[in-house]
Amino acid sequence: MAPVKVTMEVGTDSVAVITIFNLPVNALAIPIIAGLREKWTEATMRNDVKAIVLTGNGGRFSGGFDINVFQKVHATGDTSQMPDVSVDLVVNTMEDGKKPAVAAIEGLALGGGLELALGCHARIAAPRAQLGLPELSLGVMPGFGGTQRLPRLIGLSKAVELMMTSKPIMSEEGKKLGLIDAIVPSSELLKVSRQWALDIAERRKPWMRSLHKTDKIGSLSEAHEILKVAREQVKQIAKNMPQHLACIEVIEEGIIHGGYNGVLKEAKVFKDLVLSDTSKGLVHIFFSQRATSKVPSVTDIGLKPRTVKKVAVIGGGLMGSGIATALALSNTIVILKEINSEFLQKGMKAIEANVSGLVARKKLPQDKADKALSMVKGALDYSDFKDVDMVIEAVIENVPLKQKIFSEIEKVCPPHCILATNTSTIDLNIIGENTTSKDRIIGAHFFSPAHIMPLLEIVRTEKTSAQAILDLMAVGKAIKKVPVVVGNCTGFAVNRTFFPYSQGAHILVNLGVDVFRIDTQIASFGLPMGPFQLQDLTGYGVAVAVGKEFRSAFSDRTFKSPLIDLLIKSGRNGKNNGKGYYIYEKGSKPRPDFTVLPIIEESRRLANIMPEGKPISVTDQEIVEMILFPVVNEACRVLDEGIVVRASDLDVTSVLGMSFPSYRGGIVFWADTVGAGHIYRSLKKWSELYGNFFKPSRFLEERATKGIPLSAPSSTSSVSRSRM
Ligand SMILES: C[C@H](O)CC(=O)SCCNC(=O)CCNC(=O)[C@H](O)C(C)(C)COP(=O)(O)OP(=O)(O)OC[C@H]1O[C@@H](n2cnc3c(N)ncnc32)[C@H](O)[C@@H]1OP(=O)(O)O
Repeated sequence: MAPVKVTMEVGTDSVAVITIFNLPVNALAIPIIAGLREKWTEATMRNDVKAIVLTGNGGRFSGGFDINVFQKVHATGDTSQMPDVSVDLVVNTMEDGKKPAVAAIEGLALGGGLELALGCHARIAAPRAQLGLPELSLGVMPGFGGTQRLPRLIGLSKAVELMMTSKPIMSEEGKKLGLIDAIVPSSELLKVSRQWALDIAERRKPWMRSLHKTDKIGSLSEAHEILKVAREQVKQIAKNMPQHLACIEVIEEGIIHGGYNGVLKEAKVFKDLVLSDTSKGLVHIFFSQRATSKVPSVTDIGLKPRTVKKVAVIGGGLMGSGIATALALSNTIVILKEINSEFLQKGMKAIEANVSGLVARKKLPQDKADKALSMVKGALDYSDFKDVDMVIEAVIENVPLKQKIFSEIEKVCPPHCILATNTSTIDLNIIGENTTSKDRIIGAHFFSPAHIMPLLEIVRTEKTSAQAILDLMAVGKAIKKVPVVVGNCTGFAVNRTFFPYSQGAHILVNLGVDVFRIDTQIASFGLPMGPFQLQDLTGYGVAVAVGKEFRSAFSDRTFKSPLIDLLIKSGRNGKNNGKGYYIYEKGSKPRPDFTVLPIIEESRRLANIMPEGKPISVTDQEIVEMILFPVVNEACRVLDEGIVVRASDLDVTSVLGMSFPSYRGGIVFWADTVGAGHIYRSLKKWSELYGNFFKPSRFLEERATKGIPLSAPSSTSSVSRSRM
């Protein structure tokens, strides 16, 4: 294991270089903080030290406070495990210490890492170093004085923006803003920083303590105005989360009562936030997302991912063009194949539109957009397939068509080529039935729009080789997705777990609950929109096709709502034609369309599931639970069948694929906070009242009865029961 330590070397120039060693990101673990305090004190006391340079080992300054400590605090509820860094180390020892200090920043300085740098008297950075305070994304806020020093260095407005969005900036922008004093090549970083530190010691450069600065803060009334606007924005971007408003309050404290008082308040509120449910959920998601890159018998058997330079995408529709865009943006050569020139042109145009959309939203510079477009070549036959490393089939969900394509590509592609399908529901064994290359067949399930949505569900069968899985994981990471490896079943992990979401909503409507009330409750729980608005967005065709698949695979627990057919018959097609449950008009938010109510009445009459023909009465909380507990129930079956490697993989897929609120930690984590017992008892009651759709699964029943969390690993080996 790489050493975790802080070293100090004093040069002949009388500069002490203090270096953090804690690979891979030099996180500020408890021993590192103790080491920093010790070395700093030693440097301060030594007569042969005139100045200090703080840096990180291995090309990265520091990724911030050790997030593992938050996890320990969450498990124990004991915040005393967190040392007093803010006042004791950053204010007293570093900033107000007797020797000037310069931070030499390479790679990244995030969170507590950047805050240490802010406590130094100058900051020198290498080009393209990432600087940021992302603490709010972990449910906490900067806790080593960042809420006070950043506004004093770069101005309140920009500092608030950086903290509220948790987004990093590059050192070049940091220089313009006043956060960085100079940018120098990596090879010069230490040399320049040492000299800078000496220059401060010898008063050739200013000895600047950022907590004492006032020139960038502006007047009190300006500050109030900026913070008022921020509070308004936060209501939109951070629903149900406490940390954003708490952070603004702490910033305000410093503006009104001075930086030091701000630091004191920050330390106190920080400890409250660490214990919040929001922080527990977000920290869980942070580690769960990283855990997805560890797949037993794939990533731990010494295999290396092979280079994938050229990929063919078959089908230029919505999914195919999105996938091609994602690949091209990461400099992969893409062959887009269609069956005729009209479809091919449409596909190429869609890629152009995807790329120019990113340019218009300032997410991509024009030169990178041009480069991406130059990576894509259209094709009407297989002649360009002879040297591709991977094919991703993205045609319509039609079994004979997919089977035909797989037989053909097996013949025309080189033997190492991975044969992937973007199917969202069809069993991979059926797709590859007529091939002899079953070890190369794999699912690459993207989510629409594929060039934007972050999740890549990688589906393996029992025959898929570890090498093919590893290669696709590497491709996924290269195109900036989070790849999650799952097993083969109808709907795979994501769509399967969430099919009861819209089913539950339809049952509720047919039981007499108002459609708009359902959407409002689900949106206030934290999903971006309710199930009916989502159905309007994805189109009713998708709902019909997907519903059919699930009804045939899970006939014991599916419900055929008459509503969608009635909507289609009445000429509604959701957002597509501007008419669904909501009215869609350019430039305005969707408005409930009350003319849909008679259609819903008709659906209720046909479904005939209301007890004694009367609408049921439910609380707002019951609405949320009657929709989400069946999702938890299906997640239990997915866990029981070993479709995912670990329960937290479902947390990640629910957040990234289904927009389940990350601050609730994902579907299984949330279920455990609610309690398996309550979920089981509720489902049991509803199944007796409203039928099998709600019937608790064996796994849920067992966990609830024995009091075991749903996320706890199974005692029986999941691999033996796995369908992977
Ligand atoms: C008091 C203070 O104000 C509070 C704080 O500082 S809170 C912490 C603030 N810092 C952050 O939020 C940064 C979190 N880290 C990241 O965003 C990213 O890891 C990164 C941009 C630093 C690096 O990304 P990348 O190169 O893709 O590597 P990534 O896979 O994410 O991380 C590598 C390993 O470092 C770990 N790691 C990263 N940052 C960490 C941190 N701050 N603490 C502990 N571990 C950390 C990851 O868990 C991962 O471990 P693993 O290999 O065992 O899974």
